[in-house]
Amino acid sequence: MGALLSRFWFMLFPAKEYKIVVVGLDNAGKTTTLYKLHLGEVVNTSPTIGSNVEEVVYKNIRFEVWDLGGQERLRTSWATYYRGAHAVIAVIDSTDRARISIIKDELFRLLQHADLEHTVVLVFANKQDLKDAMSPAEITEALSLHSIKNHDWHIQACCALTGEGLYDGLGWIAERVAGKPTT
Ligand SMILES: Nc1nc2c(ncn2[C@@H]2O[C@H](COP(=O)(O)OP(=O)(O)OP(=O)(O)O)[C@@H](O)[C@H]2O)c(=O)[nH]1
Repeated sequence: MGALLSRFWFMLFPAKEYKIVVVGLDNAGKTTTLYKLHLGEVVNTSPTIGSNVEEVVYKNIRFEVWDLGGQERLRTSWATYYRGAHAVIAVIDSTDRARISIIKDELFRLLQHADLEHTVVLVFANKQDLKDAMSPAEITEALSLHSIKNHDWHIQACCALTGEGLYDGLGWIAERVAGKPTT
């Protein structure tokens, strides 16, 4: 399609995009997850300063996926990305038992944010390839997911390195946001 025609087409039929914000502690695997979904490849990552954003298309649905830096000093700025979000993905390093209570606190704090009132929440229990990984059931318990009252939530085991589980999780989101107004 020529550039002019393509611009005209998108003016007539703007692409629907659903916004996802990806949160989690540093080293959880957020950037690896984003690029595995976006490119189908594992990229060499370095700690995210600020954010990365990419488009992910799945089952004809376009997602604008924001990967937010997880270091402690960066978490205070997560809220600046929430507006217009349809879904939150919390990526958990399933081997990081020592810090599970920290991400639990962050998760419950963000669920109270007014901009996330109508979002669904997907928890990726990442790094399931590692033998000391907590199971999704253990993570559900450690994060008290059953006490989430006002958000539809789901936990999905995954391995961002191989991609296993990532599209199952995205499919869960797709089923819940499809048909909702985009921004
Ligand atoms: N074994 C294993 N390693 C993983 C997996 N996913 C990510 N990693 C590794 O975990 C490390 C951190 O991954 P990142 O994607 O950079 O983590 P992040 O959550 O974006 O970290 P910040 O940018 O600091 O917030 C990298 O060495 C990844 O290769 C996984 O499923 N299994």
